[in-house]
Formats: sequence, C-alpha cells, structure tokens
Amino acid sequence: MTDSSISRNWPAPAKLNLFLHINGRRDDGYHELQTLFQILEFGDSLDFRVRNDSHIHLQTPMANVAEADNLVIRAAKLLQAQGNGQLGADIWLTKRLPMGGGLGGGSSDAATVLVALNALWQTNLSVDELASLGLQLGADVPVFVRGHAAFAEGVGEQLQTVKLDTPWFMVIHPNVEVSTAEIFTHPDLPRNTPKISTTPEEWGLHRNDCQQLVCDLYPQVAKALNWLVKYAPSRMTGTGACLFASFENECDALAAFSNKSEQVTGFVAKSCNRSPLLERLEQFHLSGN
Ligand SMILES: C[C@](O)(CO)[C@H](O)COP(=O)(O)OP(=O)(O)OC[C@H]1O[C@@H](n2ccc(N)nc2=O)[C@H](O)[C@@H]1O
Ligand SMILES: Nc1ncnc2c1ncn2[C@@H]1O[C@H](COP(=O)(O)OP(=O)(O)OP(=O)(O)O)[C@@H](O)[C@H]1O
Repeated sequence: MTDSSISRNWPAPAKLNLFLHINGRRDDGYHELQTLFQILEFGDSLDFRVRNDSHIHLQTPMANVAEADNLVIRAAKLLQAQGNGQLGADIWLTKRLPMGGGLGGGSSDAATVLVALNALWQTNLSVDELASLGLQLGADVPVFVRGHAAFAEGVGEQLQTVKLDTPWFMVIHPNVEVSTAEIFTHPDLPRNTPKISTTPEEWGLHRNDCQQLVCDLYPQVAKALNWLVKYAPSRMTGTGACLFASFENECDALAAFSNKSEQVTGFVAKSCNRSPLLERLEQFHLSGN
C-alpha cells in the first residue's frame, strides 16, 4: 500500500496480568478482581483510511471471527454512533497476538480503534469517555485506552496508574485457546481471595487465581509452565493460555527462548510503563497522519 491517505502503524500492544486475584462475583455474573497490568512493546498493528461514506470495512478478515463480531468493527461502530456518523473507515489489522491467549489482543485492537478513529474522525471524545465506551466492549479495553501500566480493581476498569520495573519478558503460548467465559463460569474457580491493599514491593508475592484451574483443564499449559519455571519465576496471564517469565535483559530472555519446545510458540518483548499507542497518537497530532 502506498496510498498517503492511509494512516499506518497504530499499535495495539499486549498486556500481562502480573497477578490476578478474584475477590468475588457480582449479580451480573462479572467478577470483582484485583490485578496488575503491565504493557508490552509487542502486539497487533492497525492501519486506517477514512471514508467519506459511513461504511466501516475490515480489509483483513479473520478466518474464525465474523466481521460483525470483530472487536475492531464493534469499536468503530460504537464510536461512529457518538458523532454525526457521516464518516466511515477501511481498516487493516495485522494480527500477531494469539486469540484466547490472555494477552488482551482483541481488547487492545478495540482500544486502538477507539483512540485512532477518535483522532482521524475528529470525534474529540475525552480519554474518560473513550475508556467508558471501551468498557462496553470488554473489561480489558479501558487500560489499553488509557495506556499506562496500572493496578486495577472492580471488573478491571478502576485503574490506578503505577510505575513498574520494565524487564524483558519471554511469553509462551502453549498453542491452545482458552475461553475467558469458560474459566469465569467454571464451578472450581476460586472466587474468594481477600482484597489486598498492596504496595509495589509485595506485588511479586501474589498469584493468578485462574492458573491452577487452567492447568487442570489444559495439560498443555501445565506442561509449558513446568518447562518455563526452570528458567525464571513464571506465571500465567489473564485466563490463559499464555505464560510469562521476566528477565533482566534481552539476551537472557532470548537464550531461554531458543530452548523452547517446537510445540509451543511465543515471543520475547520489552515491557513499558506507557503504551506505544500514546506515542503514535502524539505523532499523529504533530504530523496530521
Ligand atoms: C481476565 C482478564 O483478561 C484480566 O485482565 C479480564 O478480566 C478479561 O477481560 P475481557 O476479555 O475484556 O473480558 P470480557 O470480554 O469483558 O468478558 C469475557 C467473559 O469473562 C467474564 N468476565 C470478564 C471480566 C470480569 N471481571 N469478570 C468476568 O466474569 C465475562 O462474564 C465474560 O463472559
Ligand atoms: N480483533 C480480534 N482479535 C482477537 N479476538 C477477537 C477479535 N475480535 C473478536 N474477537 C473474539 O474475542 C475472543 C477473545 O480474544 P482475545 O485475543 O482478546 O483473548 P484474550 O487474549 O484471552 O483476552 P483477555 O486477556 O482480554 O481475556 C476471541 O476468541 C474472538 O472470538
């Protein structure tokens, strides 16, 4: 594509849940949780071309997700409904994050659509308004809209910006897709971890309340975790299936990664406190594209 009317390379980064505690279940079925979100400098990427008709089209269909169900399209339509609805968009999505991986790929795609089209369509919603729209699409969308590492409560939308260490991570995908809904509706999910008022020094001591259940249901996840812990303290992100271990530098992370089994996929990435999406938005405001 060489078309200068295309606004390119809007990042949709992955997140890790450094810990994930389930504190209870609300009447609507959603769970009260406490979690620590770290953002990675690795993820999906989106390109946009504004259309002068109201049509919204995903130029890169995903084999297993119908266009109307795709969070990219749902986010664009939700935002369009906030304005006069006269402009549309062609959207290209480069998918790098595994689906059902616990890396928040679909949520991050949705957040990037909200932030990018808000700028490109000049809808001019505030960050708070975009985050609250995003929450209608998924509990993980607000943290990606705001774009900062955060301690989260509520269903994941009450966010307190934090400053974390930014190590390198090896992320392993045991090549199985775990449905978030399946884990959150499972009778054996522990749901009564007491709420903590935590300090950054204590964060490493906590756990992912979904991890044991996912390991029991998916032996591939348990097997990959048993391998990963040989290299560094390791944990599952979200409701799985991905696992992560942190390293002080890229070299050590890549050395461990080179020993992984061929049955698992994954990547090595640096973490960050500020999402690359915010940098891309700044670049747009400076250059107009
Ligand atoms: C597990 C996490 O990834 C942790 O960051 C999120 O809490 C999940 O966020 P998400 O994928 O954006 O979740 P949604 O798309 O809103 O919901 C997927 C499914 O998980 C359940 N769900 C989600 C979030 C939450 N706090 N409690 C829940 O019970 C919902 O009932 C729904 O059936
Ligand atoms: N653009 C998209 N990318 C990925 N999944 C999408 C997208 N649009 C809709 N979906 C649906 O959302 C489901 C969850 O996908 P996603 O990759 O966000 O899971 P996840 O990484 O486990 O997320 P989370 O950590 O938020 O639970 C998929 O199984 C798919 O059906």
